[in-house]
Formats: sequence, C-alpha cells, structure tokens
Amino acid sequence: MGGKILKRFVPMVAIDVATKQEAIDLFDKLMVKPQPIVKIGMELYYGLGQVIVKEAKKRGFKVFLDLKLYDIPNTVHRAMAAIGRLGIDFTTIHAAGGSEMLIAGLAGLEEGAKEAGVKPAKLLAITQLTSIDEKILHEQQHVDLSLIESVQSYARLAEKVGLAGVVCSAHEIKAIREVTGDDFLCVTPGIRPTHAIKDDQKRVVTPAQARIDGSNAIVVGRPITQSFDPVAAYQEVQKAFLNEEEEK
Ligand SMILES: O=c1ccn([C@@H]2O[C@H](COP(=O)(O)O)[C@@H](O)[C@H]2O)c(=O)[nH]1
Repeated sequence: MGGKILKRFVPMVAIDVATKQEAIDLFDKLMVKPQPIVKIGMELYYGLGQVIVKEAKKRGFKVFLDLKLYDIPNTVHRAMAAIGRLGIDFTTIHAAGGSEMLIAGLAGLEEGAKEAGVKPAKLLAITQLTSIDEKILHEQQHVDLSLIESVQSYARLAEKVGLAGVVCSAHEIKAIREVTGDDFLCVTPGIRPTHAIKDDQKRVVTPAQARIDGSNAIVVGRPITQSFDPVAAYQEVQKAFLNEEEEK
C-alpha cells in the first residue's frame, strides 16, 4: 500500500430477509452509531423493488444495492441507468461478463445518476463468489487458473475499465493489491466471527482478520440478522473491524 492510509467503510449489513416488515424492523434496530451501510440484495429488491431502497434512505442509511448484473452490454447499460437513478452508494456487476459489459454498465450507471442529479454509485465487480472454492471452480472444466489467479485477473480487468473496486474474499486482498492501485476497493463478504457457523460460505475470514488483511469494507449478513440481538452482533463486528481492540 506504499504507506497510504487505507480507506475503511463501516460494515455493510446484508439485509437478506423476505418481507418489508422484517427489513424495516432491522433498519430501525440498526439506527445506531456508527450507522452501518445496508446491503439490499436480490431477495428484497426482486420482492419489493424501489420502495425498500427508499425506506433505507429515509432512515439515513447508505445503500449497497447488490444485484450482480450479468447480461449483454445493452441490457446491462439500461439496467444500470435505472440503478443509477436511485441515488444509491454501491452496486455490483459480474467481472465474468467481460470488458464491454463492464464499460457499458459503468456508463449506464453514470448516465442514470446524472439524469437524476445524484452522485454515481461506486461500481464493484464480483470476482469469484465467496461460496466458491477450488473444487467448485474447477467443475467448470474450461477454467485453468487457480481461484486466486482468477480473482486477481478479474480485479486487474475491473480496474483497467475504471470500476471502483471488487468484491472478493479477504484471503485474496494481498494478491489483488499486487496488481491494482492504492485506491482500488476490496469489499469482502464471507465474514464470520469465530463463534459463527459458515453456512454456505467457503472462503471465510473473521472481521478482525479482514481488517489485518486490508479490507476496505466487510459485508456481514446472517451472523447479524439472524442473531437474537442484531445490534450487539453488529457492534461486535464493527469494533473488531474498525478498532484496534479486536476479537481473538
Ligand atoms: O462473493 C460474494 C458476493 C456477495 N455476497 C453477498 O454477501 C452477503 C453475505 O451474507 P452472509 O449471510 O454473511 O453469508 C449475501 O447477501 C451475499 O449475497 C457473498 O456472500 N459473496
């Protein structure tokens, strides 16, 4: 990192629930300081649409709209323009769609934001999902690269076409930083406190380790949202990620 101070965001909490009421209950509970960034994913957005983004923004949350776009460039361009108009803060696209799709997505996002008079969201490329390990990756027989090489290659591509960063596991940050600039963001899901179960995640890291590894932002869902005390769970994760005093 050449001595540059790493930009760190507050933890991003994945609000992966089925109903508006469940989402709003979590938003209301999570209105603490520092206020997390809320991540709205496919389940909530496909189910409820823009209303849920508005509910989050109304409560002062920064919004990460994680829809992981992957389609032909024209479709991605038009969909990203619609996302850009929402005035959200972060959104995602699959790096596997290639440079033309990534460029179209970025242009659409910026055009949509301009049209709505809002700041464009930071566009992050999905590299390899944190639910994937070497075994699953190589079920795709045409993939010769190791998982880490593949993530590194997607990160290089994402930076080259002007994206703000990538979504990866904290395990890959060092390899990514070898091929990208200091300001390129590594946003890391697959976060599990030591006492939490992995669920379907394969490449998991604790919040404290993600800080040590140089993550710019961690994404945490079930360990917070399914906890009997989501606020305490969030605060524990937040302290371990942002503070020097960390969980062991
Ligand atoms: O590689 C990826 C990309 C996105 N995600 C998303 O993050 C959260 C993680 O939720 P947990 O409950 O903490 O497992 C979820 O919304 C995923 O869609 C990811 O896990 N990995």
